[in-house]
Amino acid sequence: MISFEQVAYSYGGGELLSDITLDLAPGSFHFLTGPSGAGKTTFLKLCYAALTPTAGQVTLFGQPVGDMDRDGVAHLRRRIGVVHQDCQFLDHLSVAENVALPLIVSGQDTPAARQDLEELLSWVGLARRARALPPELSGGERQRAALARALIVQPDAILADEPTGNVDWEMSQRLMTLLLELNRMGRAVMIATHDLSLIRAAKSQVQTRVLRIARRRVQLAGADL
Ligand SMILES: Nc1ncnc2c1ncn2[C@@H]1O[C@H](COP(=O)(O)OP(=O)(O)OP(=O)(O)O)[C@@H](O)[C@H]1O
Repeated sequence: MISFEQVAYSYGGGELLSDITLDLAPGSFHFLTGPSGAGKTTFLKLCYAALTPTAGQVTLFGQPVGDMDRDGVAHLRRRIGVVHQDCQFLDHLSVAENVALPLIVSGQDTPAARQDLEELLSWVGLARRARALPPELSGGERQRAALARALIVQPDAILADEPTGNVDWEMSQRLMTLLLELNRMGRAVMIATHDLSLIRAAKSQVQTRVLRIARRRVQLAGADL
């Protein structure tokens, strides 16, 4: 579904990521870990074609990103939901309007999709906060709204960048429960996190691969986690 072949990336200085070859299968569950600044966010951006590799090839859903024009890339990116680290919202729009934005942008704003929006807000526990403005939300509510916004276009894969970064343990478990449930429904999930306790807790519930960025490479972490 997302394949890397000898991928490297540099922001202009030395190489940040080198020689990455891996395959993220449909329905798989991955964690991505590594020290701050190792390149986790950069790796995720390569996964959803927000960045183009400086060497090698990324293939999304069987199509090499390098061979596609901007429209083609934009079309494929809709199949990947992203929960960004800073989960930015438009503060003058309500939670429901923010979550619905990807529908409007992608021309999928139909009555059926609006019905899905209500169900989705209930599923993430935000039905009662639908009319709130983003600045009124708690950290955990923001993260769940960001997850709902990533899911509204029904992507095949979810990439979440430190989704539990600003929330307490109970809320991080609640978010993990949602991500595990998504995975059980068939979505591929990848979570970038520093939080090894989160990974250990999830490992008892799902078959997961843990990727670790070390010395510019993305490697499969051992059983020591
Ligand atoms: N747009 C950019 N231009 C230049 N350098 C960048 C850019 N974005 C990130 N970097 C640098 O690339 C390195 C990796 O950043 P990245 O955000 O991918 O790491 P990370 O592992 O996600 O870090 P953290 O865990 O702190 O979020 C850092 O040194 C960062 O300063």
